[in-house]
Amino acid sequence: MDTRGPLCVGIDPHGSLLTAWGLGDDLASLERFTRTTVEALADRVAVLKPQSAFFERFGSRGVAVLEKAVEEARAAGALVLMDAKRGDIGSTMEAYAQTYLDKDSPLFSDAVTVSPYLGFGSLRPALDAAAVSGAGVFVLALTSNPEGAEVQRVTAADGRPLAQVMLDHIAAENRGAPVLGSVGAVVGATLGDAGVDLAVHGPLLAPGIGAQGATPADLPGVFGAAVGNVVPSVSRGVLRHGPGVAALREAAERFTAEVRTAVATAPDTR
Ligand SMILES: O=c1ccn([C@@H]2O[C@H](COP(=O)(O)O)[C@@H](O)[C@H]2O)c(=O)[nH]1
Repeated sequence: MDTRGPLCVGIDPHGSLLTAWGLGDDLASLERFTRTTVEALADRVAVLKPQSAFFERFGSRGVAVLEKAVEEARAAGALVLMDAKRGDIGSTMEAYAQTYLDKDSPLFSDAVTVSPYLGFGSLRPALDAAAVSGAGVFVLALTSNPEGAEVQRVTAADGRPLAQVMLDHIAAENRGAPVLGSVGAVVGATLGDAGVDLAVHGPLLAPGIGAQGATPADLPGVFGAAVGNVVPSVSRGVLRHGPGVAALREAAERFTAEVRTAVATAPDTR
């Protein structure tokens, strides 16, 4: 992030985007879309975030495209954050951890998104595997979709909003880490004011910029004093500029510049 800027660009091959790029909704088009996006951005943005669902819908061949994208993006110097949002009982989390966080796996990624809403403790295998591999985990706290609030804002038995319970767990995982810890939180850029304590001492992934309506200028309002730890994430807002490599790069550069301005002029970080 220091050298490339903070932006995370999502690789979300929606059927509608494949069509907009003049491609079909088929495996060859998925491969072309993904290869173009990696070629355009992996040597310049800090993080690429493939959305696993859009690859899984093509079955094992789609997953093979995803594996290649992970390998090529990492080889070009981007961190790969696998947006898989896995969450299950601990014994099954163990298998997910092997899939995304074991260095010998073809899907090994620098980090993976996980859901703590089966209980934060159920994530332990992923947290442990990430620590062993020098990788990271991004835990859903307050998601960018409006429906998330009915679960995430619920008051827990001790009076804290459920999302705050998760954020406090994340902070505990990161305690003592130099600079920032490797357990991040997902907090939507769409929230207006997060209304929770975001001092988790880890990176804060902020999806929702672009197609979901948030802009870089919204980040200081949502994240306050924590805005310097934000990894803003855009998928369709960049991808819609394809299939041209130059246009994809320009779109990513524009978002990066807007984020830098928003962070530099944020009242709490000046
Ligand atoms: O709270 C969340 C967590 C993850 N996402 C994912 O990010 C991208 C957003 O895509 P856009 O095209 O920029 O809207 C997508 O893969 C989501 O699954 C999120 O939006 N919100």
